[in-house]
Amino acid sequence: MSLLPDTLDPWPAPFASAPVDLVVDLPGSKSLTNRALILAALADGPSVVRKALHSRDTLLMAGALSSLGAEVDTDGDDWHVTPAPLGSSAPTDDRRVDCGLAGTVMRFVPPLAALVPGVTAFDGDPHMRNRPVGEMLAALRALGVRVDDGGSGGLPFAVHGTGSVRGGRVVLDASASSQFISALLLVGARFDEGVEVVHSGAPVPSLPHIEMTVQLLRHHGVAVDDSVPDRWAVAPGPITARDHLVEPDLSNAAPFLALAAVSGGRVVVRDWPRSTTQAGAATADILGRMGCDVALVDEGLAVTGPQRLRGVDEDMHDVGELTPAVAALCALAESPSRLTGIGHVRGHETDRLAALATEINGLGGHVVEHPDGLEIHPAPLHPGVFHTYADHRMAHAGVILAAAVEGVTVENIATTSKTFPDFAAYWSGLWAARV
Ligand SMILES: O=C(O)C1=C[C@@H](OP(=O)(O)O)[C@@H](O)[C@H](O)C1
Ligand SMILES: C=C(OP(=O)(O)O)C(=O)O
Repeated sequence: MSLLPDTLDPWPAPFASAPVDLVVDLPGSKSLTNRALILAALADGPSVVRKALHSRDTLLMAGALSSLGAEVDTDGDDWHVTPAPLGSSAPTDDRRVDCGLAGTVMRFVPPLAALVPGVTAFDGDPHMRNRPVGEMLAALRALGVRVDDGGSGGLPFAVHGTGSVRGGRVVLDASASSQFISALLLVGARFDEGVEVVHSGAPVPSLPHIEMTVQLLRHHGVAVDDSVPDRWAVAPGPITARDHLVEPDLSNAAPFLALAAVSGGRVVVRDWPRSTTQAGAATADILGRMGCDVALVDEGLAVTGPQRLRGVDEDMHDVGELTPAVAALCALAESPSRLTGIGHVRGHETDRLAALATEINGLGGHVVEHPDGLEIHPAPLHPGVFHTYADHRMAHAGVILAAAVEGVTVENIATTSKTFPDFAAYWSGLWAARV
């Protein structure tokens, strides 16, 4: 087995010929790091984001905030941030923000750019132009911000910052992404009237991520009223500078815990938080329902795989980002599964429902795609190439299948760098040599 990182494409991801027994340390959460950075850039003094995730999405966020005048020192694990000079800086019109494929950059940064005088142009990877943002741009306009998108409702667009934003009440449809709401809440305290965001439409996905936003705002002394469903109000005022200690990324824990599930082995993820707003925590419950033994132990979360995995019937609306890893596990289960409530993941890094159905079926699987989910039936899988569509979590699905089915290779494993530094080297170095 090659321990080469991602230099081979497709990558010969390791096959687990025997049960694994591992303890893993995982890098920090993307969602927590990027929220902490935004709040640090808006705060009333310098602060430190400890154990920050060092990955493409977080470096793009640091780059965006730097171009808006904040200072973000990304050397080492603890990132020191000096806030952006909101409202007071001399206008410049040549600022560019590269969103890459990071939803958090495309959605969280524009409201902040509105508070910095001058024009900020946003663009990203080719696929980023397909990801939804139009409702959020319309909401910004309703709050008093000028945004030019050439009528496209997406990237590329330009935000014309004047140094202040009126704010107030806005109604929007956030059924495509919870990030529309998080974006307005994260910055809303710095709007003249604060912000009151009302959702109107099909249910908002990924609610734990909005809870994460609210919790972090309160940590910074911001008053948030979330007492009424589908309505969030942020009072105007300062954002107090506070340091953060970033939790491990529990969504990125999914492939590691899945390794225990598919090999019948044991994996412990260190420093699993006892309480968290991360959606990835749900992996533990789902694995339990699939027949794994799951326990919080002194070191972290321990998962022991069963002889055979059971299929599950899961509403994944709150935890859509876990869909690829869970779908891969379902394709290896002995009974059928249904994953529902995830039409919105068609707007993620790729159309994840279409991509999963195509790739799992390409390996001999039996996946039926529905508008808002997947039906996955047991079927023997065979060797082949699993394509990732530049989606880090498709790569996670690929390595899970490769661990269970000898001869599966994963195309563009390097795409994992979106949220995990050197994933391939870590994944193979950790266990391939031992089984
Ligand atoms: O706010 C965040 O950090 C995220 C919110 C969710 O987005 P959607 O609501 O678009 O699913 C999630 O899937 C994404 O990985 C991260
Ligand atoms: C949907 C995801 O990312 P983003 O923050 O780019 O929306 C994800 O990481 O699964």
